[in-house]
Amino acid sequence: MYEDTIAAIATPLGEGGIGIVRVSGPEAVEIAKLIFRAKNKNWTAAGSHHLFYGHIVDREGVVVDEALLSYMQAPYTYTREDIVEINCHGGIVPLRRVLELVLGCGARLAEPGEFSKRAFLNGRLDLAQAESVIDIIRARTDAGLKLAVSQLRGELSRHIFSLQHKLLGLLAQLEAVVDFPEEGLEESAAAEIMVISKDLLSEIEQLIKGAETGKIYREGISTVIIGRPNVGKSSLLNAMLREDRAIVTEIPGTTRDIIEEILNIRGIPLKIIDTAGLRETEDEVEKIGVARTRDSIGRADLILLVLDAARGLAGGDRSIIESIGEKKSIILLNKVDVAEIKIEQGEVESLAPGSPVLWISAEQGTGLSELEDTIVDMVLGGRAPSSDTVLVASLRHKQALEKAASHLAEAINGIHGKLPLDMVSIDLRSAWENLGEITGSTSTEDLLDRIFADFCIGK
Ligand SMILES: Nc1nc2c(c(=O)[nH]1)N(C=O)[C@@H](CNc1ccc(C(=O)N[C@@H](CCC(=O)O)C(=O)O)cc1)CN2
Ligand SMILES: Nc1nc2c(ncn2[C@@H]2O[C@H](COP(=O)(O)OP(=O)(O)OP(=O)(O)O)[C@@H](O)[C@H]2O)c(=O)[nH]1
Ligand SMILES: [Mg+2]
Repeated sequence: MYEDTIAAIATPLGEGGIGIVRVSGPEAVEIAKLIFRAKNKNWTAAGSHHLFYGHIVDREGVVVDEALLSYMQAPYTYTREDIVEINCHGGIVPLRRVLELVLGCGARLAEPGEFSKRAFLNGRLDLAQAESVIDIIRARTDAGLKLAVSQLRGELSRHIFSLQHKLLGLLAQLEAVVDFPEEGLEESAAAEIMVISKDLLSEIEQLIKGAETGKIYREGISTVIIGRPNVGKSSLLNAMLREDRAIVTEIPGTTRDIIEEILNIRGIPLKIIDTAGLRETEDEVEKIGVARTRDSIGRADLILLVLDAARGLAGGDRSIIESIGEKKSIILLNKVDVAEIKIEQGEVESLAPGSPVLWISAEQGTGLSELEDTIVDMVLGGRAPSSDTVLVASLRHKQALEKAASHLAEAINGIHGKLPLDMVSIDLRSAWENLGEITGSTSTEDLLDRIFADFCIGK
């Protein structure tokens, strides 16, 4: 347990109905007694997890705000320490005043993520669970939220613990063989260890494979709409958003700067960017816009390349098609509603082999649902996760799994090459440690600092 008591405003700074100042540590109750005047003077006697009405007062006894105070007694709290939460009115001034009073009574301002860090260090959450808290806060779709909540509830951790448990079993088996070397035993033990190691490796590889999908639900995918001026890029953005976000006119060069929005496509957060039409231009402003378009193409996970079916393929279109290179892209033949179609699907397909080509009308909304299907197919590769698979969503977890997989592969090679079994066990032990980095059973202080520093204040 820690000596010091930490405090922070746990709600966003702005105008809100209620705002919360959170206090955790051995002095939390003493501090609250100094600044909270309750009707029931003996409020701590009511016991843990109760809510009290009263006023926050300053040193002179002047009322600062009317408040509700929740009292949660260690060890059955979020941090496993005494916690007091002051629910005052949700404005910047009352919240800051209350926080100042709390700090004036001896609490220290909490660092970002410090409440959750204490929850981890005091053993209420493992590291993967603690990390999921920030993913819950930052979730952009229901599917992303569901994934993070399942991680908070220990779904991933249980899977990792079971892998670690199996590894420990292997290590024990190896040790027995090394300690009591009898004729023939080594051979049969090696064969058995081989089988189990291969199983474990394939389980870990399964998790690594799923990490692609997990990342998509957690972070979303970055999509950029490109094409020549006037082909209907901004119209497409508006149609996908179902709102008039970007300016649409018949004048080529309408969009000058990039416009960014977030869209929810079947649970996948799609960060979508409308860009300035690509063309050679002397206009200084437009030139910068075109440069920004090229920049965002470089950063995109997926490209929606729009062509104007009413005008037919131009030289400009061909060079844009060339410029997408190996990037995942979908080609959209827009304005399918016009009387005379001047574009040929076959020709486009031969210019961009491998990219799906779809007919749409951004103006009338035709083909949009097919477009959404195609996007989901392309990013998930047809592997939409079933609800009971454990998904790894963070890069840190994926990297730890990759390290574990490579040590396990080393161990398997070692057995194959008839290396001494105590050498093999070194690799197995490393794999066990790598897995432990995920749940935090084998993590370093430095790693913890990095993880929690990324959290918000008050969490
Ligand atoms: N006001 C408020 N709302 C909040 C939180 C909070 O800390 N304060 N949370 C926090 O981020 C989340 C809820 N998570 C919580 C997790 C554990 C405990 C807790 O007191 N756990 C005890 C006892 C539970 C029980 O009564 O069984 C424990 O685990 O021992 C409270 C909140 C979201 N909403
Ligand atoms: N008939 C028809 N017209 C469309 C369609 N989509 C867009 N347009 C028209 O095409 C013109 C250009 O549309 P925008 O969405 O501004 O095109 P843009 O590609 O964003 O153009 P820039 O921003 O200049 O690069 C407008 O007059 C739109 O009304 C469509 O599906 N059918
Ligand atoms: Mg535009």
